[in-house]
Amino acid sequence: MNHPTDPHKMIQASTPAGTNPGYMPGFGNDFETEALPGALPQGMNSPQRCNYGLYGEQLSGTAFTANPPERTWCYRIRPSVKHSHRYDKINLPYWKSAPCVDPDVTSLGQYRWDPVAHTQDGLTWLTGMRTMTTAGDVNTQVGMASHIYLVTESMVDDYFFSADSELLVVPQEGRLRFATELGIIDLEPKEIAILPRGLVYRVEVLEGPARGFVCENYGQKFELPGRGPIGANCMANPRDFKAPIAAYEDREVPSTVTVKWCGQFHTTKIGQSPLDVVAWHGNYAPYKYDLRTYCPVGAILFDHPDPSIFTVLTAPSGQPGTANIDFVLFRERWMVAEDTFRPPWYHKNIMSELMGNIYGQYDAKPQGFVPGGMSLHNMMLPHGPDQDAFDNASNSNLGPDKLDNTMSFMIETRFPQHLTSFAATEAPLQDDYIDCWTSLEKKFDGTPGKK
Ligand SMILES: O=C(O)Cc1cc(O)ccc1O
Ligand SMILES: [Fe+2]
Repeated sequence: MNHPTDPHKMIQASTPAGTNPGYMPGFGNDFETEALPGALPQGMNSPQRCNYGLYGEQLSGTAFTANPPERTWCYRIRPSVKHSHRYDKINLPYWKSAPCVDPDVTSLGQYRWDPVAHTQDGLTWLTGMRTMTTAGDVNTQVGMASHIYLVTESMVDDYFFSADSELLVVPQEGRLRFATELGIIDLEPKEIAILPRGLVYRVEVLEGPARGFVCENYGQKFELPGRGPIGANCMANPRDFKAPIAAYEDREVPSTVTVKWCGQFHTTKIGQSPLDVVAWHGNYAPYKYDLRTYCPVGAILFDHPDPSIFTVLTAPSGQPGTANIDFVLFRERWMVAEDTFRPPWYHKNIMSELMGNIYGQYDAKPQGFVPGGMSLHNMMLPHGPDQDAFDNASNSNLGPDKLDNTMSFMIETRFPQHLTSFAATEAPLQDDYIDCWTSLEKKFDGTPGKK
């Protein structure tokens, strides 16, 4: 069990200027944390009357009988059910959910985008979400969506939760604060955060403008990949995942809660901040992870392994080894393989591959795939190094070589991904992307020998 460093510190969170009480280490631990001394019942979950007059409330992130079950007990100033009970449908036209197949949009192809530019409009976490691709079906809880967020304005007395999905957030620019029911997560580039399904939060801009990527997972939660023969260490280590220490606010001001539910958005009014959880315990919580702590394992003699060795988190689909989503990290590392074509090989993959560049240069695409940019190599569609990368990798002297200043990621899903009309027509799609392979020439001339 994990304890905060100072479990009895009183915390009134959170204002943009407020302090973040910090984090507890561990992946999927059974955490316990309280912002007021004695707020957490000991030895039981449902005392007849809770300390401080708090209400006990359970947030279940898996079915009750799942093995292992994931749930968190919250001790809060008011139960969540105390809201106006009237939900009004609202329109967030750029946030799409699967199935979203536009007959006028083609998704069969190799696509690449420049960074989506910020606009003059003030955009929040909700109005600034731009869906690029969708896969599967939100109603049957399979598949995912990918988004770019462009955020310039904090949510003020406005809160959000997604009943549809957990959100994996990958910042590329700016700093955000996720003030959640279970505590505060501050996030900047080179870090990622996971916001579980059902968790209420508000997103504040600590440093703007903020841009980044979101993978919305409709299916089973992200978990650490099986390490197999790699053993107990390296890749993403459990202690580097951080869950927030309890933080609450007792603020009676007219507020709104927006809910994403089966692909639609609804808003309800409440008279107070819903971030009123004074203490909690359990294993269903948001967390962050510093990508710089990812310890890559790779080829140390020859050949190029499958990119699955770089999996940070995987969301199972129910079919073993075939993920609903794999989150894969290509970061700084040494390349040492002898007599080897070192960049990714040319290939076709049943899984569809969406990539984002956080910073630097990606080895298979030295030009054109820029920080903030994205690419999609859809199900079974061939791709691989561009002409420059091929030439360099085939002719360079193969000493130890550090791939430095580079961080890109891949969202790989077993489902084909469909472009939204925003991705196809409004976002800066590079029309000439496929030309990066046009000049690859025939080298075969029937005579043996390496060419
Ligand atoms: O296509 C890509 O660039 C991603 C990728 C990287 C790699 O090292 C091996 C396979 C693969 O799909
Ligand atoms: Fe690939």
